Amino acid sequence: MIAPSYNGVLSNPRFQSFHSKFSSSSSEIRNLTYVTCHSDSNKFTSQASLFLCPASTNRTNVVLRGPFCRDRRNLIGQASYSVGSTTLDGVHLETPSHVGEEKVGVLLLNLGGPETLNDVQPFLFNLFADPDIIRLPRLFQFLQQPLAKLISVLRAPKSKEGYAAIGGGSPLRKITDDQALALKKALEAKGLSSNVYVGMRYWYPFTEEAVEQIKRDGVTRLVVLPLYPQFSISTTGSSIRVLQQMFRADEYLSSLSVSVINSWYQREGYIKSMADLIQKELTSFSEPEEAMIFFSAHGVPVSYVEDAGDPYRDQMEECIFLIMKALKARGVNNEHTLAYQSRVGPVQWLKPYTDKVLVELGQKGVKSLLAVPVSFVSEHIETLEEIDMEYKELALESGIKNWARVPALGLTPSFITDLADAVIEALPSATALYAPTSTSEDVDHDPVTYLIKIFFGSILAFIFFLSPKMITSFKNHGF
Ligand SMILES: C=CC1=C(C)c2cc3[nH]c(cc4nc(cc5[nH]c(cc1n2)c(C)c5CCC(=O)O)C(CCC(=O)O)=C4C)c(C)c3C=C
Ligand SMILES: [Fe+2]
Repeated sequence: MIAPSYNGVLSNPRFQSFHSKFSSSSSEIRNLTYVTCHSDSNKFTSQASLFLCPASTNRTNVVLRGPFCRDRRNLIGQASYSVGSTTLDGVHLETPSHVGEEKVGVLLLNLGGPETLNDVQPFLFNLFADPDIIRLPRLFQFLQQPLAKLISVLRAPKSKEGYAAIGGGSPLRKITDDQALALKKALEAKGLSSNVYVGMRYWYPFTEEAVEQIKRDGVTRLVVLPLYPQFSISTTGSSIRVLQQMFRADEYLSSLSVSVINSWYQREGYIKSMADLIQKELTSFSEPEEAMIFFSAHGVPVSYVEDAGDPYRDQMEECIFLIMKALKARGVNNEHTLAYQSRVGPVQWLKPYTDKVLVELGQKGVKSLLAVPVSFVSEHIETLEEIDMEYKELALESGIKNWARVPALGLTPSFITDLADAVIEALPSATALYAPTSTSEDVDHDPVTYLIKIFFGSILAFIFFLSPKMITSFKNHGF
């Protein structure tokens, strides 16, 4: 992997401020407004980053990757919300000066996953074709697609084994749809009618489809809620970049009022829900206080954090600190540790690695271990296969006798209620989403240039990436 340099949105909750590193011109930056939104009810609350629309919006063609047009709906329910000067749970909803009726939309962003084994390779292609996943220097960006093709083909057999082991596909779509429905109901219970949409980054229903539906429905206020508690360039950052591109290119979208919740790991409701699940699962051990709480987070390449300024590791550490603090307040004083899983490719990822730590803990004589997936709120391949099968086997082989795993939050009522609160808190300050013009995904519209680049790119890719070390790495870790 080549070190990324991130041009996108970052937020740092420690300083309660919003940072940006847009590669846009100074005039665009002058038109940009950032606001951080905090609720009074919680010292550490979700952050809503707000983008102000420039007076004139650049019009470019939106390039959609992959087959986006399958007829699979991503809309959960339909409703409209009439805004007067309304107070919901103490939150004041401003009345826009120009409309009597608002249509509120909530867009849930997620990664997506292959629904069948045949979907695995094209899903992997979409993932590796993302410039926020494989970040190439500008000169080499024409290699992105051939490289994605190569890596996805090499990685597919290993991935397919994993998906086959969990029933032949990812459960992510079903779970996310269920979460969307539950969130819609929770919002209704709080007096807010809304449409809740699901937009996946790499598989159906794609974010682009969800946005098209939002347009068709005439949504006037949109809250964007990534289902990743912590912000990473590779997850929330990538999805927001796609949204920025779409919003920049569309007159309707560029004037839509939008709040983006960048991260929400610090919300009281989320922390409490995680602490509840951990406390409950500890009771499955015969000696609960002996069990080590083993937080396993999805990793990212070190270069994201150290070179590109990804706040992911800081947010993860703070998140673990807050969960442990909540547990201690309840008298749960178990030891804990944090490690990073799901390494892909030959570069260094965040350490310590989950597999290495498990072996070390076994050697040190730890006998009971409670695994806690912490970077994701749904069951998926990395909980069901990697943790429940691979890591469990490794732990038992390493001498750990008692193993349990905390389920992902899924539809946990306190969690869904908290997401609803986060949406309501983010709503009043919505304004139009603005995107910079220059992004890493600029494409060639001239087919001849494109074909020449693909041709030479493929040759270069073969030379650079088909060394024996790379091939082994692709097969074991992806790229
Ligand atoms: C916070 C969560 C995630 C981060 C950060 C993340 C970064 C990241 N992932 C890859 C490569 C792969 N991820 C894959 C699946 C996958 N990733 C996440 C979450 C995060 N990824 C989820 C929830 C899933 C599973 C979806 C599902 O189908 O259930 C895969 C495919 C599976 C496999 O082959 O292992 C790959 C590959 C990179 C390179 C990366 C950061 C740069
Ligand atoms: Fe991943």
